Amino acid sequence: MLEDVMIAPSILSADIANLAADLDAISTADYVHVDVMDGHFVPNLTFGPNVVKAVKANTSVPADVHLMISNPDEMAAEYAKAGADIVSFHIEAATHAHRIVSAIHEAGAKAGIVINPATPVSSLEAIIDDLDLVLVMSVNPGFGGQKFIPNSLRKVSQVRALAREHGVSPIIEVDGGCSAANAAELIEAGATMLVAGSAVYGKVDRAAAIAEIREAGRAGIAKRA
Ligand SMILES: O=C(CO)[C@@H](O)[C@H](O)COP(=O)(O)O
Ligand SMILES: [Co+2]
Repeated sequence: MLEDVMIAPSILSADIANLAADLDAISTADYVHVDVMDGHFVPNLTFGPNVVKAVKANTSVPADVHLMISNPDEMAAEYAKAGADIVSFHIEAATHAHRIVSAIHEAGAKAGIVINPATPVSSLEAIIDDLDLVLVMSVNPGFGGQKFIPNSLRKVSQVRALAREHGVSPIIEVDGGCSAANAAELIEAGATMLVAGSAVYGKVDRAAAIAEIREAGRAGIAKRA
C-alpha cells in the first residue's frame, strides 16, 4: 500500500551556480533527483560523482541518482560511494545488470533500473526481484522540459503488474514531463515517485510546486485498482 506520493525534483532544471540555495528550496521533497549524462549514452553532458558529493554536503534530502551513461558496469558503484542513496542505471547500457545491482548494494545504496520509452517492461522480468526501484522514462532521456509520452502510463501499469506477480514492491518512479496535470493518472497506474524538473524549478515557489504535484497525485491513490 502506497503511504504517500513521493516527489523528486530534478536539479537538471536548477541554477547550478546557486545549487545550495536551490537545494534548500526543495527541502520538503522526498528525494533530490540527480541526472548524470555522459555525452555518449545521451547527447547532453552534466554531472559526475563530485556533484553527488556536493549535493550530499548541502542537503539532508536523500539523493536519487539517475545514470544516463554508457558504462554503468564500470561506474555505477562510484556514485554509491559518492553518497547516493539510490543509484539507477539504464538496462539498455548495461552488460551485466545483475552484477551492477550487486555492486551498488555492496557500496551501500539502493539499486534501480531505468527503461527508455522504447524498451519493453518484459526486459525487467529476470531482475525485478533484486531491485529497490524501477524507473520508467516518459521522455527520451537527455533533456529537461520535454513532452510526456502518453504510452508511458501503460508501461507503469505493466511494471506494477510484474512486481505484483513477483511478490515485490519496488519504488515505481516516472521521469519526464511529470506535473500536477498528470500526477493523478500516473499514481493511479502504479507510480509511487514522480520526478519533476521544470514543474518544480520552473516555478518561483518550489515548495508550493512540490505540494501541488503531491496533492494532485493523492487523488490517484484512491482510484487505484
Ligand atoms: O532524466 C531526465 C531527462 O533525461 C529528467 O530527470 C529530466 O530532468 C526531467 O525534467 P522534466 O521533464 O521534469 O522537466
Ligand atoms: Co532523470
